Amino acid sequence: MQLLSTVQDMTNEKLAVVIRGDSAEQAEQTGAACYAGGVKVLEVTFTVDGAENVIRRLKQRFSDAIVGAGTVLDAETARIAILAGAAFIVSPGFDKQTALLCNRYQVPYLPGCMTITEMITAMEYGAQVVKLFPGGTFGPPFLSAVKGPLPHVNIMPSGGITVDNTAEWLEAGAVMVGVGGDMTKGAKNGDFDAVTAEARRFMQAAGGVQ
Ligand SMILES: O=C(O)C(=O)C[C@H](O)[C@H](O)COP(=O)(O)O
Repeated sequence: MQLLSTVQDMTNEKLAVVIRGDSAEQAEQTGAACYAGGVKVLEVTFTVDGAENVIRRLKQRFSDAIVGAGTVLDAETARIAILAGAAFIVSPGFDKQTALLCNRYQVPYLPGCMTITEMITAMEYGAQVVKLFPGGTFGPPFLSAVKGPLPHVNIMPSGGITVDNTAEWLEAGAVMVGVGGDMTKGAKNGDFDAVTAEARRFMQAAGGVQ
């Protein structure tokens, strides 16, 4: 039940951080700073050169973290991520070949979806959680409205999530949120303590919602 238990562990955490960075080293430091602030779900994006090594390193350093891959555009990249130990795969759009590959290895695939049809197709291809991307463009009322006809769809909004709207998204029915820049912006100036402080604020915002 590896796939289902990973999904359960992720949604229990309510929040994933989306890690970008100018280098593998910066991405690793960003992930470590978020972990220090209480974030357990770490999504290392494949816009980072050497992302697979960052996944390996973060897994070695933080054995109770759930480390996965983001910005995975194709099955080839998904396989590289899975071989590096990625616990989950996230993409900005929905790709059928990636879905099939992830199912083959029983690794959860969270594809980006913007329409009801994409969400239904993603579910038909086995997605337990779909990513509403870019979430901020749609907003929490869109998510609530989708859950009218599709009460069984599990949605993780990502893109434009802030510490101030995190609780609102969860109250609207999001199973978890994906957070990038608003948590990690300090990393650009090397201020990883600021990243840890933001991570703490986010986890408080997410933890306040049952
Ligand atoms: O490419 C993927 O797989 C992603 O997960 C994209 C992320 O959702 C955003 O990059 C996060 O966006 P911000 O929180 O606005 O910085």
